[in-house]
Amino acid sequence: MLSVFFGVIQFSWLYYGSLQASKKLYYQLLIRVIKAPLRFFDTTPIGRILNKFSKDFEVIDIDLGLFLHNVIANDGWCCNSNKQFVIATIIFVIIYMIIGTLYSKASRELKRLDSTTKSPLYSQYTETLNGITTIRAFNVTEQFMSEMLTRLDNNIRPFYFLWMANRWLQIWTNGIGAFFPFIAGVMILWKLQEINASLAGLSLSFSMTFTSQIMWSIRKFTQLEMSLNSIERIVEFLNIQQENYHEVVKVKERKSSEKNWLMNGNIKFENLKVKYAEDLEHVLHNISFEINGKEKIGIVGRTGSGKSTMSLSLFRFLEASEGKIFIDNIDISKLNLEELRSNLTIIPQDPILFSGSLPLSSSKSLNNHALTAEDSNVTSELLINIFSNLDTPISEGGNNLSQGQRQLLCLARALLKKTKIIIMDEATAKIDFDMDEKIQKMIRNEFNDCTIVCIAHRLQTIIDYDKILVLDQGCSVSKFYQMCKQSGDFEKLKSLALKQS
Ligand SMILES: Nc1ncnc2c1ncn2[C@@H]1O[C@H](COP(=O)(O)OP(=O)(O)OP(=O)(O)O)[C@@H](O)[C@H]1O
Repeated sequence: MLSVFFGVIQFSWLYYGSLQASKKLYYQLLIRVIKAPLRFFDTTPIGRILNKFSKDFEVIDIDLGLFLHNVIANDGWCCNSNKQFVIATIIFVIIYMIIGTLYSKASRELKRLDSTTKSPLYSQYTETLNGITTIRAFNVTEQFMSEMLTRLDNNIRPFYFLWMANRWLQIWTNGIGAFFPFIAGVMILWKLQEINASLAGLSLSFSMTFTSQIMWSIRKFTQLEMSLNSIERIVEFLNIQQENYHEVVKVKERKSSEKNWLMNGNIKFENLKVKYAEDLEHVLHNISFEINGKEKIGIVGRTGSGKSTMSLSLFRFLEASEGKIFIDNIDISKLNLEELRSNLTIIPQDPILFSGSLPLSSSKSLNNHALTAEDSNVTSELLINIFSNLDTPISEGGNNLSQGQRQLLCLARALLKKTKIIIMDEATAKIDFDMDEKIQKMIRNEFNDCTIVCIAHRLQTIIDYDKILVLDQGCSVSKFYQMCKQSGDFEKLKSLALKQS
């Protein structure tokens, strides 16, 4: 009864402790990854991140506590039952330690290989799922399947060799271990006069179980070492670079005029230079311009000219390598990131929605207002047919809505959030011309007291805006007139611009 009692306490304590530790580690890792800079996600395959959060934590949650217990329990056994065979035991332990070291070295490396080859497998799997329609459309199913099988093979190979290493250990420990009962037998016969029958029996039976026990000791110790590999892999991730979240200038320390920042929505870029990584070239070169509050500015330029990079810099997803951005005269690099981002709204090029019901706001009455408000006819006209009720299920990534519908939903979200600055990154690119026109009308009515920065491909979208910035290879250029001329719709654009003004 005492054994059961202490056994239960021992396991409860061990598992409680290991789960607490695992929870703490998981939380730390999650925060580190969430706060990692954009570059980290560009350079780290998604499979590697998934692997840490899934397989490595499975090992930590399930195996680590058990293996630790096994090692403690097993090694205890070895220590207290070998009084009669001290010398023989020491010799055998030394031999086993040599074998164990070889085994442990090999299996640790194999386990590491097993973990690292899992990441490409996860990446391939996620990519295949995301691009399943493209894969089928291009009829490259076979190619992807064979790549998947290759990666699967690469992953299973170390696993197979790990089991081979286990067998190797067993052959050696059993082979050498057979000598131990043999020596015990010889010694019993040799000291037949001094040893009584019960002690001889005990010694023989001990010597026979000794081999298997020592083999399990080595295996369990190595298993523990291997599972600590997962901790090592996670700790490695805990050192990733972080976005600068710290508030350099605390709100209460600011000048009183600065406390209520974002009352006007002025934006100023001052000689801004931005690059995606230290070792890459600048993507924006010396950009300087100013937007007054409530102004609507359009940003146009060829593909790859740096338009989206500019919006990323406003949110400080990319930090300026030189120059500054000011919002209402506050240098945004001195703001707390959370404060900065919560005061800006973006309608991104490729909106991602999370699964659940309509993700507009936690307040349903507010949602209803945004979608059906009488004073916002355009909005209701745009959205009511698509989203008949607020419990409309949204599938993972918003896949059950078209890209255009997702952008509309983001617009509705922006309407509710009503921040002073709204950035639209080709927000209406996936929406038809008529709808685009209606949306532009809505933007003018609903966001008339906001500063709007609109990145657009269609000149028509921004033709009536207060200011236009043309980007070319990361520099601002004076080419708008030329672009309008080249578009082939010059007269139409001109009349639209004149109509609005
Ligand atoms: N994550 C990234 N890592 C490194 N370079 C990048 C990254 N994203 C964009 N770039 C580079 O930055 C430059 C500007 O890209 P950006 O996405 O800002 O262009 P864009 O004008 O928004 O293009 P588009 O109209 O196609 O959206 C390009 O030369 C591109 O190669």
